[in-house]
Amino acid sequence: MNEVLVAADLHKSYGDVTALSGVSLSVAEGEVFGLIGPNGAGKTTLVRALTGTTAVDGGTVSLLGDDPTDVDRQRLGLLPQEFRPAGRLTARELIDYYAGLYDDARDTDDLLGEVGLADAADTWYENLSGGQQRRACIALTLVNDPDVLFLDEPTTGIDPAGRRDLWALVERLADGGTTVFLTSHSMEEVERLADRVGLLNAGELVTVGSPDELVTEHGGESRLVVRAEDESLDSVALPDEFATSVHGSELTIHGIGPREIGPAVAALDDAGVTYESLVWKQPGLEEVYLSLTGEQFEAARPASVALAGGDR
Ligand SMILES: Nc1ncnc2c1ncn2[C@@H]1O[C@H](COP(=O)(O)OP(=O)(O)OP(=O)(O)O)[C@@H](O)[C@H]1O
Repeated sequence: MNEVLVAADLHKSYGDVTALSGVSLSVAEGEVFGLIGPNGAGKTTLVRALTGTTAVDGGTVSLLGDDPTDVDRQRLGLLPQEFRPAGRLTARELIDYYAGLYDDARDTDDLLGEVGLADAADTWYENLSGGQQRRACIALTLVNDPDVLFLDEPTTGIDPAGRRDLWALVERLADGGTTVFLTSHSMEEVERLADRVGLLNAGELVTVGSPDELVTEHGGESRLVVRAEDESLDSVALPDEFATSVHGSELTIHGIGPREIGPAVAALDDAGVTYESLVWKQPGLEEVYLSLTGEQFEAARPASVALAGGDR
């Protein structure tokens, strides 16, 4: 495998704050690498270290075979988390301006179309909505058709439909051979886009693997959650093959794969359980994140499959 990016034992502190503590990773040509982790974990610092926009205290980075500060800028795209281009240029003027900085630049109208800004091309940047501004910034990072693209929280502020458009754009770029290093707080985004995911916590890369590998290793079990209408579930007896637990009006059947949903529902029927909802929950990256960071999300992950209500 051709490694485009290799980082070894990176250390970086800001005064007393340790932002990176011995981070090593590699990214192969054409790979999409997703970096997740809590606020303050060190993700932006890592992106800056990998792109040569901050000096590290220790460790080495090789980007396209060079020290990142020596890499031909024509080959790199970087979307920083905070990026404020000139407010009184239109989206088109901004792209034209950035295009002028490179020997070889992409067509402005093509870029405007790709990021969904064709209709707002002649609006001043400062008058674009937050999501449109982010789209314009993404267009600016693509202007030189980079071989390696760093995207630090690219879809923050972009509406759901726009996010999906941008995911499709990243997928097209990756299919075309662009290597992508992406940070995100959206587990859905990373699960969809990344070939491999790294979880950074308190400056340390806690785990790296494909989304499937991480979910298998750290995601826990799939389960069927049954919400009863009003009855007490404590006395419900299901066959021994089903491991259950009860909390109030909620009964959880543990370790249920998709093929076992039918038999489990039949067993509930046989036991005479009247339920208002059945939800099958499959572990995903969110569960991996929660189990490895010890954090809690405010709202539970939407159900993988919401099954029929149980008014019978
Ligand atoms: N320029 C700086 N000066 C001082 N401290 C900094 C600086 N940049 C980052 N830090 C600190 O380093 C730590 C890591 O910050 P960083 O921005 O890399 O985290 P992050 O994972 O990108 O966070 P977020 O998800 O909130 O964007 C934090 O404690 C932050 O306060």
